[in-house]
Amino acid sequence: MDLQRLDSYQGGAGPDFHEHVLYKTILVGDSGVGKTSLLVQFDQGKFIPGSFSATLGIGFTNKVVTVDGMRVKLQIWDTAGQERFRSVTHAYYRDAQALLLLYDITNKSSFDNIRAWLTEIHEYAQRDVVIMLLGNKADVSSERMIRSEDGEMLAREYGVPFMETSAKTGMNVELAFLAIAKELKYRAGRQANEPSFQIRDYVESQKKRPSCCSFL
Ligand SMILES: Nc1nc2c(ncn2[C@@H]2O[C@H](COP(=O)(O)OP(=O)(O)OP(=O)(O)O)[C@@H](O)[C@H]2O)c(=O)[nH]1
Repeated sequence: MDLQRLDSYQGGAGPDFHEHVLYKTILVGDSGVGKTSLLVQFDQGKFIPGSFSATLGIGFTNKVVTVDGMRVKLQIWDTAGQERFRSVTHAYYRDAQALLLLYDITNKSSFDNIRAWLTEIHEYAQRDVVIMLLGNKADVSSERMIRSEDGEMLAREYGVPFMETSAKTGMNVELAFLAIAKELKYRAGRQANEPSFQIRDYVESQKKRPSCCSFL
């Protein structure tokens, strides 16, 4: 998706945009895994089917979410997955509080590349950035190449939360962003004697699992 189209779906900020804390989140992963589609589904509740048009560069959408009765603003940056834009997108990692790292469950190389993405993230992002691994396109069960368990295992190895999503059906899309917002809000407002929010436990208890995958 090009930046002009991206501009057209910026929204959700509202008139009191500056009154609340804003958290910067970045979507990363190989080209075609569904980053733009995930963001459009979260922002507008819709899926735009049809031919794939790669993101050129980077753009953002502001979205207000409610976490435990409090309004939190997420500034969500959608990056281009193509290699030629990598140096541009690296520059944005440093200011990010959260990163959603996507692969496509029907595309093995997008999963194999996750380790390289994590290496880049550790190189360019803040040390305490919140990372979540998402296996997208979970609706396409007939073309599945990556078992849900393999996503779980990789996420466990890196100590990050994991879920499968579908930008098409909306499965777990809102949860992914809400869990990030919840984690960031708790981190910012936590008192010393309060227990910390366990994002992995929260995601495990809330996420929907596709009914398709046990045969793999
Ligand atoms: N069935 C299905 N198709 C999806 C899903 N998410 C994205 N797609 C399709 O996959 C293609 C790529 O989606 P994009 O959202 O443009 O991918 P991207 O990761 O933003 O790609 P880049 O901009 O190149 O980095 C499009 O044809 C989408 O319609 C999904 O969850 N299910």
